[in-house]
Amino acid sequence: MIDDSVRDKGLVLLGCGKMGSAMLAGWLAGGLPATSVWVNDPHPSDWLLGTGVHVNQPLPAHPAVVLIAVKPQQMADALPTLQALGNGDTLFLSIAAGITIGRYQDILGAQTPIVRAMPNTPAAIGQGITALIGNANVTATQLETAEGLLQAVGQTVRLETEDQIDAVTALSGGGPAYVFHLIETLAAAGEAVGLPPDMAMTLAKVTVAGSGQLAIQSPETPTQLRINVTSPKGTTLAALNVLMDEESGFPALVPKAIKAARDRSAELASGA
Ligand SMILES: NC(=O)C1=CN([C@@H]2O[C@H](COP(=O)(O)OP(=O)(O)OC[C@H]3O[C@@H](n4cnc5c(N)ncnc54)[C@H](O)[C@@H]3O)[C@@H](O)[C@H]2O)C=CC1
Ligand SMILES: O=C(O)[C@@H]1CCC=N1
Repeated sequence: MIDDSVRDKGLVLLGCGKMGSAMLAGWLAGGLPATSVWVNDPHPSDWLLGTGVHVNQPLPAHPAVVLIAVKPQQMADALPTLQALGNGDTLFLSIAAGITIGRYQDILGAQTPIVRAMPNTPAAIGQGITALIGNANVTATQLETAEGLLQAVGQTVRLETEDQIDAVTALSGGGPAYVFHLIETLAAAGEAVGLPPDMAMTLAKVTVAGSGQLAIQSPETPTQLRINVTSPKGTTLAALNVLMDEESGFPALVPKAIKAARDRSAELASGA
């Protein structure tokens, strides 16, 4: 639930592109008044204009939360503009990949309460998942405020150490892109074996969505659910023999992809 302090004192979004918009759309749909929101973005999206949120207007003196949703490469220009809010009661909630709490403290001040989080775009429909961790300046109430905002757009998990966030970024932060690519690839493959494009795309989308829901709702493990589909000597087995190949299938590809994303997240922390 979104904390009253956010409604009363305000929420500032530093950057409101794809991810900021996904989260803000969820918050507004969940009942956060548009008048409690200030967006600071040199290129605000058109959809913001009809919502009633404050766009590029003077900010409240002591907002409850600042969501940092600019790209890592934009941070050096964007963040210093909010330096005056550092070392105070305003909670900074960052969703930027690869920017460490230490780096925020360097710019905003060592006493600044900072929560570092990694959401994903299904937040736009309340189906996101976000991992989070705060620094020592974050009070229990502020952590609940951050969690309330993030739970308004999906589930949350609390991290034990900050460096776990690189792995989260690789798995669930970018995960929707991998799944969308799977949908694209399935649809194209369906076309290649004779289906009309629209039908292939509908079959691919609904299969991925339904399988995801079944994995969440069923008491059976994903492994058992896979086995349930795979008849001995059947058609699925013929496909899985390709996809589960240790050298060229998912077991070889997916860990390589996740490691590449994890390493890139760690690299961003060094400013690359
Ligand atoms: N897109 C995604 O699926 C996810 C993105 N993230 C993180 O969210 C952050 C934003 O990513 P996206 O929304 O994808 O990027 P984006 O490029 O769509 O949005 C960035 C926004 O920041 C604005 N901006 C640029 N310079 C600014 C400045 N000086 N002051 C204020 N605003 C400024 C841009 O105009 C743009 O609207 C990144 O740090 C990324 O790592 C985290 C999880 C998932
Ligand atoms: O691609 C990126 O760097 C961001 C972080 C996770 C998803 N998008």
